[in-house]
Amino acid sequence: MALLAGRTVLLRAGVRLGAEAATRGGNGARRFASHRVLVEPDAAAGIATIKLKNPPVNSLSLEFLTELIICLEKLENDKTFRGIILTSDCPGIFSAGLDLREMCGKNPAHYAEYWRAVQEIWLKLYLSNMVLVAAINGASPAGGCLMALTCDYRVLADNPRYRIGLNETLLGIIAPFWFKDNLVNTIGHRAADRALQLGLLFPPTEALQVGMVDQVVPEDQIHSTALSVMSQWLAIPDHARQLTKSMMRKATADHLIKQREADIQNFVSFISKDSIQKSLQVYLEKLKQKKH
Ligand SMILES: CCCCC/C=C\C/C=C\CC/C=C/CC(=O)SCCNC(=O)CCNC(=O)[C@H](O)C(C)(C)COP(=O)(O)OP(=O)(O)OC[C@H]1O[C@@H](n2cnc3c(N)ncnc32)[C@H](O)[C@@H]1OP(=O)(O)O
Repeated sequence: MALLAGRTVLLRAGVRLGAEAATRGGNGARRFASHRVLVEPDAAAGIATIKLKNPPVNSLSLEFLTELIICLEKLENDKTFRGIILTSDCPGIFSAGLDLREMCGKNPAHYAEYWRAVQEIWLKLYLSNMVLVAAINGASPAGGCLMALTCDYRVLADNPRYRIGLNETLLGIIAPFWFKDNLVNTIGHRAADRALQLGLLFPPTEALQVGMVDQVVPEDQIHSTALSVMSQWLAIPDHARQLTKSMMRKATADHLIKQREADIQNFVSFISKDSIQKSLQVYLEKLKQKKH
């Protein structure tokens, strides 16, 4: 049943997809992978595990986002799958969030195209008919946290280095209203107000306390826990769960859908400001110098 999905990918035609391959897995399910998005299907269970593989830090570049969007569309349209486990193939990092290089030193047309892709991945994940479980096996700042927040359930590996949160203000930028809406829906208004203003990145114990994640488990149990959570969610009849999900999420998604173009224009004019470009460059430079 396609209650929420079936949306169109509004991206530049001709964005190159890296060497996509489709083969049959041992259980007969189609296994497809692109350069950066690995899909491990378990057709018998109706579950696909998506592993993000854009080293070193799974930053969400335009190409990576495009591959992910296409992958999600394929899974959404394939009746074999009722659930997705979203995790990372990069050790210690779930995702470093949006790729800062896509937001620095480019032209307005590029910023607009990039932002449309960011909106699209959020809508695809947030409105998916499938059960989405995030198996967060690494650090998860900003856009990485947002991806996890779109999921129905979040399991975080217990490692103090794996901090999660919307830290945009630390970069001198602002989380857009739909990031904020998603966070408020997850942890409530007061906690979100504080977390957003301070750009808080929560270590596992605090993330659990504030409700940013649903469970914290030892790192070696993250996949088995995600599978067991998934089977619990898949025990619910699809139509009932999907209609309920739609009821809970539609207003938040519509908030963005209704003003998508204006949101792109806001982003382009904000990110193009000299002062913002300067802040992002300084932040990127600090990241690079951290090692030396
Ligand atoms: C009123 C009007 C309002 C209008 C508002 C409209 C719109 C809103 C405007 C803007 C909103 C934009 C939203 C942005 C959300 C985001 O996601 S921004 C990205 C935030 N991400 C981060 O802050 C994470 C930064 N990275 C880290 O903290 C660490 O890298 C890490 C993830 C914890 C990993 O640490 P580790 O030590 O393992 O690795 P390194 O730090 O050495 O990094 C390796 C390598 O990767 C590069 N890198 C890291 N993160 C990013 C990134 N996000 N983008 C691009 N590149 C990244 C890093 O520079 C290193 O590179 P190298 O030195 O060349 O190897």
